[in-house]
Amino acid sequence: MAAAVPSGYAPPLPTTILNLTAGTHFGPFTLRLRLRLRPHRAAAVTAAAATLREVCAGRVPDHVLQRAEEVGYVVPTEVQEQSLPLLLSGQDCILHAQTGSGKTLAYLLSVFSAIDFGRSSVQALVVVPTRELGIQVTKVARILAAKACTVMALLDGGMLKRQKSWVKAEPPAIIVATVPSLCQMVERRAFTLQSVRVLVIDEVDFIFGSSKQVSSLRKILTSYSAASNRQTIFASASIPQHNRFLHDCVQHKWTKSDVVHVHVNPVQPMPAHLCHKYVICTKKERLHVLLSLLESDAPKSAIIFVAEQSERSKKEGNPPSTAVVVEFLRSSYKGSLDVLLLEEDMNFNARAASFSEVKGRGFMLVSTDIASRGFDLPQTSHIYNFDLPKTATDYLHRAGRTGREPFSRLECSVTTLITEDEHFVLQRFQNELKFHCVELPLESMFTFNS
Ligand SMILES: Nc1ncnc2c1ncn2[C@@H]1O[C@H](COP(=O)(O)OP(=O)(O)OP(=O)(O)O)[C@@H](O)[C@H]1O
Repeated sequence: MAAAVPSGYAPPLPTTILNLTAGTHFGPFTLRLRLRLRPHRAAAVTAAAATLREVCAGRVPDHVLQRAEEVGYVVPTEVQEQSLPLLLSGQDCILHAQTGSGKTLAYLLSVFSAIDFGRSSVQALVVVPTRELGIQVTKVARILAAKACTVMALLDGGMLKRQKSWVKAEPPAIIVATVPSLCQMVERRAFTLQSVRVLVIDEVDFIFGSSKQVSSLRKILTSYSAASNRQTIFASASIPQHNRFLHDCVQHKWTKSDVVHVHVNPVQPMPAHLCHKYVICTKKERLHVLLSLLESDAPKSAIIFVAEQSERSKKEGNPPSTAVVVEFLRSSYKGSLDVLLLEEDMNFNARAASFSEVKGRGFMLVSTDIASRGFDLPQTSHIYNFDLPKTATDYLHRAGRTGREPFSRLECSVTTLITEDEHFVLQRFQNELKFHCVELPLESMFTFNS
């Protein structure tokens, strides 16, 4: 999973602003620290960049750092460089940084710095919105842990009975869980969260925004454990109204009052090395335009995002658009990539099979937004929005599935298919996320195809 860092690595160009906002012990919001670095100052900081080992010295066990180096985590990314000194001192933190910026390693190193490897109890909990993200985080945590502690994934309702007895017999030090699985386990008294020293909520805006998960998340944050007894870390590439969120964290006691907001690249939420394009076509033309794009782009690996089927369309007995796209590509696409499907309605095993198939070889994954959060498949060179995302945040997370190798500046592309009427929506996303999208003329598609 880790992208190896080339030996002649030159540090990436710096962002211009380091934005730390903190409450104080005198009162949550009596003083705010807002630190702005001018470009030349930021460059100086990055040029003198320490290694990951130096940043973590004395806080993260040596065997964990050694594993990190072995898999290629040698130089910290910007979010790691900025957040690790705070995280490793036990500070509650909101990690707010671009997609693919390395937030996972930042919070996992904090987890490893806090746990007692000799103790048999659940000491750290990472809460994720989807099983796929859970599988990924578990994998990185297990790589770093080697055999020094147990990492358990609670992601599948069907497995919980068996896992309940495992947790009781031999409590894992780290649990990675989806919200429903975690709550089921706690409610069945498999374990309590009293001994948890670090609680991480990944993709926090997504979980808070999900009507199915929000009340359970609130219980995890306040009823099952107390902020005063643990370090709380929230992570996401998008935290809408982050000042309001910061206020809520203190007000609702989700965190301690001195929680810090580490906001990397606030001016440019979208990774700079993505190339954005769009094609205006009718709904009927879309499948052929997609095929034409795939033929001309020849992606290394691609994700094609398709809208979830509406309840109305289900009732009318229509096939979901995902199935239509998969079927079309399987019969018309002549390239070498495997066409795979991933969507919510698939059962756990089918989803896990699709997910493991995309690892390690060229793929063309047709998926709903389920694959837009946290999915880390660094070989993904192209993203296609077969349907326009609903919001700018959805666009950001879909686009962020490509360009994920932190120190690579290879241009990766995001192409959106829109109708004439949807043009203004895409323009709104560009204004909000501050990126530029280039139009590909429809005629060029059909010239290529013929
Ligand atoms: N210090 C590092 N050196 C090299 N590669 C790294 C480093 N840190 C993280 N990576 C790699 O960068 C990629 C992106 O990291 P990660 O999945 O943590 O991003 P993220 O910030 O959580 O993104 P998202 O918001 O999309 O979930 C991964 O493939 C990871 O292995």
